[in-house]
Amino acid sequence: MSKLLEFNQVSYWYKQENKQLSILNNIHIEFEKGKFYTIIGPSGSGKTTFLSLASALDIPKEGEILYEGKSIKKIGLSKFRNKYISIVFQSYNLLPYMTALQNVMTAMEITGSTPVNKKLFAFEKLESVGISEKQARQKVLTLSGGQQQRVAIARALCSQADLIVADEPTGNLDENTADDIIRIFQQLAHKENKCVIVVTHSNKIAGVSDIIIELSRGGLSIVPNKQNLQKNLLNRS
Ligand SMILES: Nc1ncnc2c1ncn2[C@@H]1O[C@H](COP(=O)(O)OP(=O)(O)OP(=O)(O)O)[C@@H](O)[C@H]1O
Repeated sequence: MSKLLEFNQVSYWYKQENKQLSILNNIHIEFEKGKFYTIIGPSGSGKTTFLSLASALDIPKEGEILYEGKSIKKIGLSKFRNKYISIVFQSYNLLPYMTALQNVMTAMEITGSTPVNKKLFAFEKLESVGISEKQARQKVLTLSGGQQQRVAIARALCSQADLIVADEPTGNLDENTADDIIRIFQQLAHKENKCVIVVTHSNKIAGVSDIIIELSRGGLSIVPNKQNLQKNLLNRS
């Protein structure tokens, strides 16, 4: 399988007073389409920083990030954000006084998504994440947290980007709603061949992902996924 996104010998640090706080230390990792990745690690280990680099909200201090083999700096950071990546924030970042449908359609304008029937396309994306036509016509303000997160995912899907990143997308949700949201991410990877990268504190979410990446002390390691290991062993026997 070909790599979609690659961190090539990337280092990142923050300046705090006169000191340098090293967050990522010369890391290398590749992400492919069709896979669901989770990023785990203790608080302060750099998960959000990693995601801001992956989504071109910030740039590495050293090394480079490549998309389909091309430096995202060369692609252009804002072009990369608008066309090649969809970001789902924990805080949803929706426009509260607009309807769910208007939120999705506004994002389509911004990302230049041009299906023949924009409204129908937006309804389809909302329906695919479990938002009914009636809910789509409601102001976002009147929807529950779980419904708002679904709208945020639908909005991310309208750009048709292959790469979807999410920072703690289930942080504010109850367990059942969180399970639904995670199922949506799994389907996006496995049925729609997207590359999905999710930062999480939840072992449960990490347990259902294809690849778990742990950040710790500036380094990165792939954690063996016990559930997947068991699945593989069962398939072999
Ligand atoms: N703009 C900034 N300036 C200086 N230091 C920062 C800045 N942003 C983050 N940091 C520090 O960098 C470290 C990594 O932060 P980051 O938010 O990436 O960690 P995280 O793993 O996502 O944490 P959490 O799980 O608590 O959300 C932390 O020690 C944080 O205090």
